[in-house]
Amino acid sequence: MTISTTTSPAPVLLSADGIGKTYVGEKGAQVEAIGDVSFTVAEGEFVAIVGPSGCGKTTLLRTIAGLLKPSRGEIRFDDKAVRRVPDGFGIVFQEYNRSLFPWLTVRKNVEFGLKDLPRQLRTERAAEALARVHLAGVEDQYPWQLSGGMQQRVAIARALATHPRVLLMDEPFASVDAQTRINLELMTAEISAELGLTTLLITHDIDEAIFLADRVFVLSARPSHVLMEVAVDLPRPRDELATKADPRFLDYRRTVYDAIVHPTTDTTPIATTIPRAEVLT
Ligand SMILES: Nc1ncnc2c1ncn2[C@@H]1O[C@H](COP(=O)(O)OP(=O)(O)OP(=O)(O)O)[C@@H](O)[C@H]1O
Repeated sequence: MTISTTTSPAPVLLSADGIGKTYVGEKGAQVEAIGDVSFTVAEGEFVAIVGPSGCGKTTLLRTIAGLLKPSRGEIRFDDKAVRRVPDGFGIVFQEYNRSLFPWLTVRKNVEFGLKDLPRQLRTERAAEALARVHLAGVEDQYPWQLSGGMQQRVAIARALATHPRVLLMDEPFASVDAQTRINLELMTAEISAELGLTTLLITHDIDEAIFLADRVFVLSARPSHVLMEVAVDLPRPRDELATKADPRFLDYRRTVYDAIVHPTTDTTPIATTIPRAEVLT
C-alpha cells in the first residue's frame, strides 16, 4: 500500500492536497517532478522530508512556500490557499552565500524583511533574532567576514526576525562542515521548540531528518509521492550521542534507508502519528 495522505491529531496549520508539478522547457520538453503529494502538518510540528536525489524535494519546498505555482493541487496555510509567499513564512535556503547580500552588514541583512516596520522595532527584532542564533556582537560585520556556519545563522536570524509561524528550510546545513552541522542542528531544534515553530526541513541526510523531526516523510523517486511517513518516538530535548545510539533511532534509520534505496510498491508507515506534546513529555 502506498501512503500518499497523512493526518495529524493536533490542529493542522499547513497542508498539501494533491500537489503535482511538471516543468515545461522552452521546446515543450516536460519534466514531471512531483507526481501527487498530499500531507498535513500540525501547528508546532517539526517535519523532515527526505527522498532520493532529484525526486523533487526543492521543487516541493518552493511550491509549499508559494515561490512556485503547482501544476495541480493546492497548498493551504492557516486554512487559506497559498498563492504567493504568505506573511508568517520564514524561508532558509542551502546557499547562504547567495541569499545574503554581501554589501549589507549583518544587521541590515537581518532587517531586510522588516521594511514595513518602524526603525526602532526593526533594530530590536534584528538584535533579538541574532541573539537567538548566538550571533550577538557581529551586527556591524559583513557576511563575507564570517564563517559559513555563521553566515547560515545570519540567514536563519533573517527568517526569525519576521516572527514566522512556519519555518521552511531547504538543505540548510548541506554546505557546512560536520561539526558546524551538528551545532546548527542542535540550535535549530532548540529554537523551533522554544518558539513553537512549525518547521519543515528538506534534507538528504536521513540521520538529520530523524534526529530533528517529529515526523519524517519519505518521498519516492520522481514523479514523487509520499512513500512513507515515520513518526519519530524519541524523547526531547534530544542529545546527539544518546539519541543516535538509541535502538529506536537505528530502527528508524534502517526503515527510511530501505524505503529510499530499496523502494517497493508496498510500504506501510512504521508508527502512527505522535503529537509533539507527547513527544516532548
Ligand atoms: N526549473 C526547472 N526546469 C526544468 N526542470 C527542473 C527545474 N527545476 C528542477 N527541475 C527538475 O525537476 C526534478 C526535481 O528537481 P529538484 O531540484 O526539485 O529535486 P531534489 O530532490 O531537490 O534534487 P536534489 O536531491 O539533487 O537536491 C529534477 O529532475 C530536476 O532536473
